[in-house]
Amino acid sequence: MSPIETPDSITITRPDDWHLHLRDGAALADVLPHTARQFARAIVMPNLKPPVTTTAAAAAYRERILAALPQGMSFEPLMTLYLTNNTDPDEIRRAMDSGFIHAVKLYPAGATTNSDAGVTDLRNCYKVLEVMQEVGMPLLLHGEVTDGDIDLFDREAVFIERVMRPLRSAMPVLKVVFEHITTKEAAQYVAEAEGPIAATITAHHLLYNRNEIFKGGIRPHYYCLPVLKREEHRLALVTAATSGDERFFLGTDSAPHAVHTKYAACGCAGCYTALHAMEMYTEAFAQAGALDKLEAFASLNGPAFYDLPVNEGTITLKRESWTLPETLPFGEHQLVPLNAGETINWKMV
Ligand SMILES: NC(=O)N[C@@H](CC(=O)O)C(=O)O
Ligand SMILES: [Zn+2]
Ligand SMILES: [Zn+2]
Repeated sequence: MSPIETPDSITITRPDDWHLHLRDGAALADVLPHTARQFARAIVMPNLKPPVTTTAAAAAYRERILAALPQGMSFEPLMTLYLTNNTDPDEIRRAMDSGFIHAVKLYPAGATTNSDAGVTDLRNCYKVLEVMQEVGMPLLLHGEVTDGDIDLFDREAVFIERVMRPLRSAMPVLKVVFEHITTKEAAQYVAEAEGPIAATITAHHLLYNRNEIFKGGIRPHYYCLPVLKREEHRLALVTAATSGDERFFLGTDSAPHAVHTKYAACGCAGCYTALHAMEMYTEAFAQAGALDKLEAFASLNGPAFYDLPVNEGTITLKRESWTLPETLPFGEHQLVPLNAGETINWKMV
């Protein structure tokens, strides 16, 4: 068999990141330019400490993001609210009326970074979800159960049965995004389910399987949640992302953590990919011989789901080797990007 031929350059409509962690304060100012260079807009996750639970808090966070944007860069933060057991249904109406809040995020309590304020039982939130369904506010789900008796690698598949199916049969018109899917079960569920549903897929879950975490020793920069899975799951994600199915779109889940919190006895979950996300996605699509499907995944399917216009302008990626920095500034600390010190094959120009 001859190797798959791919062009040396690709130009697509300016993309968006439909799942991003920007953090706050000085750290925000350090990471934001990386995303703004690659993406026109991003769905900004609300898992700050304390979480962004009100329209007023989201408005203030949005102002801090815009104030941190370097002169001459254009970027639109698409804000989200963090759903809690106590979210007031009226808050959803306020959020919808704001025009700058585009979704509400559900973190099962204890599932991931800063999810302590998350929902303990979705039945606590049915009034809120009914209002979301009525006004057309999307619900974004970190789709893992947190029960200690469920194997870490099975938490997403079990979530589909225990949470996703009951939720969607109770709220069939609610717009749902199954965030950062990592399994063939999730890809299949999203491809086949009825009603308004979509999924984001990260670049690292398209490129790597769980072996990457343990190559030659424990490699904390490859530890994220949901954790990387077996090769068969990675292949199912690549098939979904490159299928042209509108339900699958780009969400980096770029999640910066200061290096000392990664190199720790109980290290934080999250991969930092904002610096080179489009290069990573391009590599994954090129490996699959599907560069012609990259634009739909990165630039068209997300806006269609969120009822937003497609961006103007284009970006170009060239086949050109460059080496990622070992560290990046991160407020008072340092940050290690995924693939630090490694050479990658594509470069955004
Ligand atoms: N993905 C991660 O591993 N971490 C995210 C949280 C999340 O998206 O679950 C973070 O905020 O650090
Ligand atoms: Zn998550
Ligand atoms: Zn995330």
